[in-house]
Amino acid sequence: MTAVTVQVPAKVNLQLAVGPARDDGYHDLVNVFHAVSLFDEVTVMPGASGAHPGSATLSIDGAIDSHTARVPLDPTNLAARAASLLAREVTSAGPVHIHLRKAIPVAGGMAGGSADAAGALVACNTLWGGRVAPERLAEIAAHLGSDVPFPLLGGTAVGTGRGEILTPAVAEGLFHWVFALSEAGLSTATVFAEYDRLRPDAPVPALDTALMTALAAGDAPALGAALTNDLQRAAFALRPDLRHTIDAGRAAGALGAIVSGSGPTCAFLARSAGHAQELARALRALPECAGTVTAHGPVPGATILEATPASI
Ligand SMILES: C[C@@](CO)(OP(=O)(O)O)[C@H](O)COP(=O)(O)OP(=O)(O)OC[C@H]1O[C@@H](n2ccc(N)nc2=O)[C@H](O)[C@@H]1O
Ligand SMILES: Nc1ncnc2c1ncn2[C@@H]1O[C@H](COP(=O)(O)OP(=O)(O)O)[C@@H](O)[C@H]1O
Repeated sequence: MTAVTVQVPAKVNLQLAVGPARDDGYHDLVNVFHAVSLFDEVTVMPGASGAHPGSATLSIDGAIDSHTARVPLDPTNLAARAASLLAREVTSAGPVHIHLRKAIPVAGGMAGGSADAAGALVACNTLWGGRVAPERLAEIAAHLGSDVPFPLLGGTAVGTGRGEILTPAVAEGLFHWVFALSEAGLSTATVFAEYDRLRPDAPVPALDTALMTALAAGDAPALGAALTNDLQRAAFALRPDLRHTIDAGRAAGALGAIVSGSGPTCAFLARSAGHAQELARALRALPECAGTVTAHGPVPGATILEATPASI
């Protein structure tokens, strides 16, 4: 096998309930993840011979622009860290080259880096003989970041703990989304710190049963009404223009409007694929909107697209 390509989805958080800061600096969450049809592709292939097993060189698809310039092409890249962590458990591991094809906004609250890490775990495991079980891959994913286990699974799932303990959720049908993108990113740690400042008295997070009922029934208007994000106020405090984006999407007829995770991407639930296109047009006219993406969810998690044999 010379190259393995894995497709990995972005996420939006349908409910993000955030408890008080824990002693380890993280926050307990009730985090309803929903995978949407906006995908990065991660390709891994054997790297330079003689390099350390699990060490990675990186490249990124297309020209470097303001978006991709923020992706580190060095060992701090989450995909490279994933390869290195997995290699410790696989005797047949070697050095790799990782090529990223990014569609998920960088530092946008849609877990693109986490998706790439999940993709690299699946791709490297396949390249190295597929010996690590899915349960162990999920444990390694949780070491890499709170959001990394979810893109392995995909669909819709409830995350507890710091978001890494996943329980699949029942969701009927497809939901149609528009995402309004921002030129600048937001740091997840900064948004959580702002949340602590605004909510020193945060309650223990609890799952919203109305949201779960709407999901199970495929009821988009009820789901739209039930979307909540405890980090939204903190994101608004750091980026006041996002409040305008959310209000404009609601005024344009979105069933629900929410900052995605720690932001700054804003997510809007539409009635149909056609309605999503209409909403996207209205949002693109906003001065603070750097572009829109339409997508549907739920979609599957990390999926192998191609595994090329060594010689044909
Ligand atoms: C907020 C969420 C919602 O899904 O994602 P984004 O919107 O950023 O994509 C996640 O909780 C982000 O998960 P992830 O990006 O993997 O975060 P990690 O690497 O684990 O942690 C980065 C930093 O975020 C804060 N953090 C993260 C998760 C958590 N439960 N409590 C926290 O306080 C901590 O300050 C931590 O140092
Ligand atoms: N493969 C990757 N893709 C994107 N960003 C990455 C990656 N690896 C590391 N990073 C770093 O992680 C930060 C957060 O990235 P990302 O996962 O896109 O955002 P978010 O946590 O808001 O969902 C980026 O600013 C970047 O410096």
